[in-house]
Amino acid sequence: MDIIETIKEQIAVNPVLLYMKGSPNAPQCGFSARAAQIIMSCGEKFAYVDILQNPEIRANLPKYANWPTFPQLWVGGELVGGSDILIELYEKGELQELLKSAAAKADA
Ligand SMILES: N[C@@H](CCC(=O)N[C@@H](CS)C(=O)NCC(=O)O)C(=O)O
Repeated sequence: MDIIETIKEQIAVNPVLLYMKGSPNAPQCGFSARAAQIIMSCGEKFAYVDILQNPEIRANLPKYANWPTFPQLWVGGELVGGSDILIELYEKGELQELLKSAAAKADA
């Protein structure tokens, strides 16, 4: 499958999806570590893709997303942002709400 099609499918199939370096329990970059930590602290299920294991995704997702770096959090098919943005949203209580409503939609 074409890599852009793979990315589109991952984003469509997973209501909450984090593209990161490493895994939530073994992150390989400080930005990814912070993003995964903050999402885990919201207590909802999420999927992740380790871009270090997927060099084609690493090379192509930034263009597709129009977002140059990792981590990238996608919710409901839309890009939310990287770790700076997640921290901001979390501090305002908005990330918790976003993830809660994504989980509720996924269960409906
Ligand atoms: N402001 C961004 C910074 C993230 C960042 O600088 N990521 C770098 C280092 S992990 C990156 O993705 N570089 C491109 C690459 O490694 O492919 C955030 O908060 O997420």
